[in-house]
Amino acid sequence: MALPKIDPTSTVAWKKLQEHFQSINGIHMEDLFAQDAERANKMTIQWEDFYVDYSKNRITEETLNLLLELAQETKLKKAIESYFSGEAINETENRAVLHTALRAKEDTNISVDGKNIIPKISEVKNKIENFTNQIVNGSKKGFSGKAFTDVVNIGIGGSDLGPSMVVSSLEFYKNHLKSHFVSNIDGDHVNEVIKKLDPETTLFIVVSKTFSTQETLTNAETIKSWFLQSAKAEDISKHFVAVSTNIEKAREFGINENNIFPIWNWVGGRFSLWSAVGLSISLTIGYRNFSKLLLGANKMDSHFKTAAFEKNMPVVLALISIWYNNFFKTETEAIIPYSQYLNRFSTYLQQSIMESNGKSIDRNGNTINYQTGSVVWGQPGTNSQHAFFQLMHQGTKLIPADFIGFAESLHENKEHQDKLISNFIAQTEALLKGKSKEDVLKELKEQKLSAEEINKLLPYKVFEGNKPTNTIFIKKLTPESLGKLISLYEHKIFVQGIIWNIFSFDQFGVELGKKLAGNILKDIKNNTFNNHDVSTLNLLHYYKNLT
Ligand SMILES: O=P(O)(O)OC[C@H]1O[C@H](O)[C@H](O)[C@@H](O)[C@@H]1O
Repeated sequence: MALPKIDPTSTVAWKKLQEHFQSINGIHMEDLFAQDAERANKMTIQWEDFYVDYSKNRITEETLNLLLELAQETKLKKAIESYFSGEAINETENRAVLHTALRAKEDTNISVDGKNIIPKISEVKNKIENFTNQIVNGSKKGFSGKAFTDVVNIGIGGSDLGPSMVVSSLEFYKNHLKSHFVSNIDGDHVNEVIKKLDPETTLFIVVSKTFSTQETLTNAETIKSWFLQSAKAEDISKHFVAVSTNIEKAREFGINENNIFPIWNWVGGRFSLWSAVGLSISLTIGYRNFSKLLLGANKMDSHFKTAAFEKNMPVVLALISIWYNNFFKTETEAIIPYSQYLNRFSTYLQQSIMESNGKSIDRNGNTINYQTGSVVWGQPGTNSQHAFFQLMHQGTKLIPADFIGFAESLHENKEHQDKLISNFIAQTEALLKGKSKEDVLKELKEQKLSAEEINKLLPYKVFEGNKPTNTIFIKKLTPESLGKLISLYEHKIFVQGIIWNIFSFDQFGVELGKKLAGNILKDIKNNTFNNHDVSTLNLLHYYKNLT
C-alpha cells in the first residue's frame, strides 16, 4: 500500500487554519496564559523521563484541534502503520524505511520482500557486541601485538554525523578508547587526525552505505597508504573494518570479509546510527550502553506508534512546527540544548531534517506551492545566549525554538547546574514575556537619567516578547534518554513529510554538485576548461594560476 498523496492545502483543515491564523495572529501569548490558568498543564506532555511543555507557543486549543484535523485528513495514522510495517514508503527509491526495526525487540516480526529481517539484525548486533568486547578488553590486538587505543571513523554525511554526535553526547560514558572522525575531502582534516595516531594501536572503520562516496574512499586510501608505511599488506585485516551494504566494494578495497559489518538498503544513511554504522559508538561507550541507546529509541517508537495524537510528542511538535512554517511563514527553527555534551546535536539534525524534508515536489510529482522543510540551526545554551540570542529577542524574524535541558548534571556540580537551569528556564520566560515600555521606563527612571536620555534609550530597551519555544526537559542525559530524544526528532521529520505530501527518504538534491565536481576535477587534471559559465571559468583559472 502506497503512502497517501493528499495535498495539505486542499484539506478543509488547512482552510480553517488559514482563517484561524487571521484571528490569532496579533494575540500575545501572555494574554493566552492569563485567559486560562490551566494552559501550561494542558499543554504539557509527561512521558517516562520526558517533560515537554509546548504552552509557550502562539496556539490555542482550537489551533491544536485544527492541526490534529489536518493530521487526520492527510491520513497520518495510516502512514505511521505503513512506516513501521516495512512497506516501501521510500517510493522514489523503492525501499522500505526501517531504522525502527534496528531497535525493535528481538521477538518482533518485520518483513521485507516476504522475509523477517529481525534475525539478520540480531546476527549483526552479535557481531558488533563480540567485536566491541574484544577491542575494549584488549584481546584483539594490532599487528605488533599491542591492544588498540584509538578508533577512527572514516565516513561522511549519515556515516559520520550520527556516530560523531552520539559519541560526543555520551562522552561521560566513554571508555579508554580515543575516538576520531575523518569526514571532509579536505586533506588537512585527515592529516590533522593522522598526526595524533600510532598505526600499531589504531583501528579504522570505513563507513559508507554505498562504498562509493568520493570523500570516504579518498580518506580511506590516504589512511591506508599512511598505515602501510609502518605495516605490511597482511596487517590491514587487523586494523581496517568496513560498514556497508556493498560487501563486494569493501572487499575490493582490501577489507577482509570477516571485518565487514553489513547494513541494508532499508536503512537511510541519516537514520543509520542504530545499525553497524554506530560501531564507533559501541566501541567507545561499550555495547551495553549502545544497546541502551537503542532501547531508548525503541521506547520512543512505541510512544509514537501508540499514544493518542494529542499526547504524542513527535506528532504535537511536528504540528506546531507546521503551524509556524506554513501559516506564520517562518523559515528557520533553532535547537538550543542546555548541555555542552549536545554540542553537535543541531549539526546532526541539520542533515536528518533538511536532507529529508528539503523538497519541493509532492508525492504526486507536482511542484509544491507551500513551504516545506525548515532551516535548522542552533548551538548549546548558554553560549548561544552570548552569540545570537540578540536576534531572537529583538530582531525582525520570528524564530521558533526548541529548548532541550537535563535536570540532573552528570558531574553533580549543583552550583553550575542551578545556574545552567536558571538560564534554560529564564530564556523561555524572557522570550515569552519580553519587557514592556512601562517596565523599561521604570527601570530607566530608577537610574536617575535625564528625560532626554530616557526618551532616547527607551525604544531600544523594549522586548516585544511573544517568541515561541518548546521546552523538552529530560531527567538526565543517559544513553537511553538520548536514544529517545533522537527518535523523537526522527518521527517529527516523518510526520512533517507525510503532511507536506513529500518523500522524506530520498536525497536526489545532493547528486548534481557531486557530478559537477567530477567534471571539474577532470578539467583541473587535464587543464582544459570547457562548457562552464564565465564565473566558473574565472575561478578555475584563478585556482590553476595559483597552484
Ligand atoms: O554512507 P555513504 O554511502 O558513503 O553516503 C554518505 C552520505 O552521502 C550522500 O551524499 C548523502 O547525501 C547522505 O545521505 C549520505 O549519508
